[in-house]
Amino acid sequence: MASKTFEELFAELQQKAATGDPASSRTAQLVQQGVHSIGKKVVEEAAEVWMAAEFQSDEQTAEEISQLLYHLQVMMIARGLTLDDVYKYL
Ligand SMILES: N=c1c2ncn([C@@H]3O[C@H](COP(=O)(O)OP(=O)(O)OP(=O)(O)O)[C@@H](O)[C@H]3O)c2ncn1[C@@H]1O[C@H](COP(=O)(O)O)[C@@H](O)[C@H]1O
Repeated sequence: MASKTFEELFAELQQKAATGDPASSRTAQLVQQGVHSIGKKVVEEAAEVWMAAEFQSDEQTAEEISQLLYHLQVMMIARGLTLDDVYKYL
């Protein structure tokens, strides 16, 4: 069972980016660091998804995918993009 949906996570991260403390919020910290740092995490997590899918369990692959989705959402927020900005291309 999902603990939160993609949309719920995005709303939470928008709030964290706007008012969160970088000392306690990973999201606030990443947004403060900017798109260069976030971009490196996106690439790192994408590689981990690939490796997990080839060599690890379904559970580990799902976890890596969740971390990639998290960092993609952080990148969207750092660039001021909304979910609709992305959904219009789906
Ligand atoms: N879903 C996530 C999430 N997924 C991944 N991560 C971050 O991504 C990291 C995973 O990347 P790695 O395995 O590379 O871990 P790491 O090596 O320690 O990362 P680095 O410090 O090297 O960058 C985790 O340690 C978290 O810092 C997340 N951080 C936060 N969330 C959720 O985002 C919401 C807001 O979180 P905060 O902003 O921290 O309050 C909460 O609901 C959290 O559950």
